This record gives sequence, C-alpha cells and structure tokens, in this order.
Amino acid sequence: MLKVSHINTFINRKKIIKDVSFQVNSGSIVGLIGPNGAGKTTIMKTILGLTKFTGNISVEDKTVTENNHAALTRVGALIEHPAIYPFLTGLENLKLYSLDEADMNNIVSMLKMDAYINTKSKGYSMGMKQKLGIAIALLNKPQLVILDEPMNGLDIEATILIRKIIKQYAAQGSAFLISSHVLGELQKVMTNVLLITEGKIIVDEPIDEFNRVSRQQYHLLTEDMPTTEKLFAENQIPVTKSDDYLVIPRKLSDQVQELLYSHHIRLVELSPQGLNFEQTVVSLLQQQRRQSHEK
Ligand SMILES: Nc1ncnc2c1ncn2[C@@H]1O[C@H](COP(=O)(O)OP(=O)(O)OP(=O)(O)O)[C@@H](O)[C@H]1O
Repeated sequence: MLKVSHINTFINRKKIIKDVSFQVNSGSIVGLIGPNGAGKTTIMKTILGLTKFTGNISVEDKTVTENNHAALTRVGALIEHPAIYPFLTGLENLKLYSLDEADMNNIVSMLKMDAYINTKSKGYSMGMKQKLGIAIALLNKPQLVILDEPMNGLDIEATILIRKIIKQYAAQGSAFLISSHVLGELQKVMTNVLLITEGKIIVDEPIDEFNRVSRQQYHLLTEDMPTTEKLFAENQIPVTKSDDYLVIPRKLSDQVQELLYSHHIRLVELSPQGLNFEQTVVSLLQQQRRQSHEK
C-alpha cells in the first residue's frame, strides 16, 4: 500500500529524516512514536509531498514526488492543525472535499457531529475542530489515512469513538499511519510499531512481536550496584535503570552472571521482567542514545 524507501528529508538544508524505509499495508494501523523533535510530523509531511526529499515514496505503486501528488488522491490526512475555513459551517467545510454525499453524512453521524455541523466552525471548540479534521481525513473511503496526534483535545468519549472508527475503517481495508504521544492510546489500536528517534527508525515490528521481545528482559540487583554499573559500562553491557534495579536483555544474562562472579560481586536478584509498553519504549530510546554517544 504505502512504501517508503530510503528517504532523506531536508529542512533548510539540514537532514531531518535519515535513510528511513518502511511499509504500511492495507488494513494495518501503524503507530509512529518517538520523542519530541524525532521527525514524526516531518515523515508524514514528506509522504504527502510537502517537503524536499530524496528516496522513493509510493502509494499503490504510484510514486509521490514534491511536484506530483496524483498518487495521493485516495489518501486522507490530518497534520498539525486541521485546515478549516472558519466562516464556513462544518458541513460546508466537508463539502469542499467530499465526492459522495451519503459517505459524508454517514461520517458526520458516525462522529456524532450532527448537533453543530450546520453552525460556523469559527465557534467550534478545539475538540470539535479536531473531530472535523478527522472527518475530512476519512472522507471518500481513503486507502491510506495519515493522522498526526489525532486524539489531541478530544474528550474520553470522543477518543473511544475515534478508536472504534479507526478499527472499523482498517477492517474494511484502509491503512493508517498515526502518531501520538499518548502511548497507551496508540497501544489500544495499533497493529505495528514504528519507533523513531533523531530522524531514524529504530523499531519496525508488529505489536505482538514488540510485546514478546519486550518481555525478554531481566531485573538485576547486586550487593554493590555502583560497582556493577561501572563494570557493565566498561564491558559495554547495555542496561537501563528501573527504580533500584538494572534492566538487562535476557540474552546477556549468562554473560552478566559470569562477569559478576569473576569480579566477586554477589548477585541478590536476577528475575524475568515484563516491561510495559511505555517502559520498553523508554528503555529502547535510552539504549539508542547511549549507542549514538559512543560513536
Ligand atoms: N519548518 C522547520 N524549520 C526548521 N526546522 C524544522 C522545521 N520543521 C521541523 N524542524 C525540525 O525537524 C525536527 C523534527 O521535527 P518534527 O516536527 O518532525 O518532530 P516530531 O517528532 O513531530 O516532534 P513533536 O513530537 O514535538 O511534534 C526537529 O528538530 C525540528 O526542529
């Protein structure tokens, strides 16, 4: 569906996105997550042909370029603030983009916007504008929907509703690329995780695989934690801290035990640990930062 191959994106001659490749398949919901300034919005803008880039982007095998947006006719998007004309009503805004009135009316009622859709959008609250932006992105049965922070400003009922609609559209074959800072929120809908930091993708996995691997961590406690930490740093053992413990990858548990034994540091606890999604993301970002400092 969407294929992104080796893209580099430049803003003011600075490379912001660095050799990024990934795919979004029909029916999948890909969560694009990463710290502030990682490049999430820039990737989305690049896919929409709104930035200068090198590499290749295609939607259903049609190539997107900065000057040719023909491949994007069946792509819906909400990036940053919704593009809404304030002196038009919600419905008039939708009509600017809609190709099918029945589809448009269905989206209005699905998103529960009937009560205000015929009033001028300048009077809308932030959440109402956000819903209108999502409605625009969902018009015309899109093959691909790109949503940057879609839950911004939405109350809990609207959030649950949007989540349900996203799943419904995906079940009918639409592909989604969604960024969010609310990891718990994305976790409830996404089928795949894309983790980006400093313009590079460091994880691209189905969510089940990501969750499986994230459980492969051990909590470690020794009788002398400062020396243990120093020893691990000297031996390039990647660790992260979690409360009083150190967290190590399972595959290194034998090596770690030997190292502690040979330095006469007594092991107090070494136990398998299921990190939650948020902890895993933080741990991966910490590891990545350490690796890029070592280079
Ligand atoms: N118009 C611009 N001019 C200069 N630098 C920019 C511009 N847009 C983005 N950048 C830079 O590109 C990098 C990536 O920004 P981007 O907005 O894509 O990050 P993000 O992951 O969406 O962040 P956030 O989570 O804070 O929204 C940042 O370092 C940012 O400073």
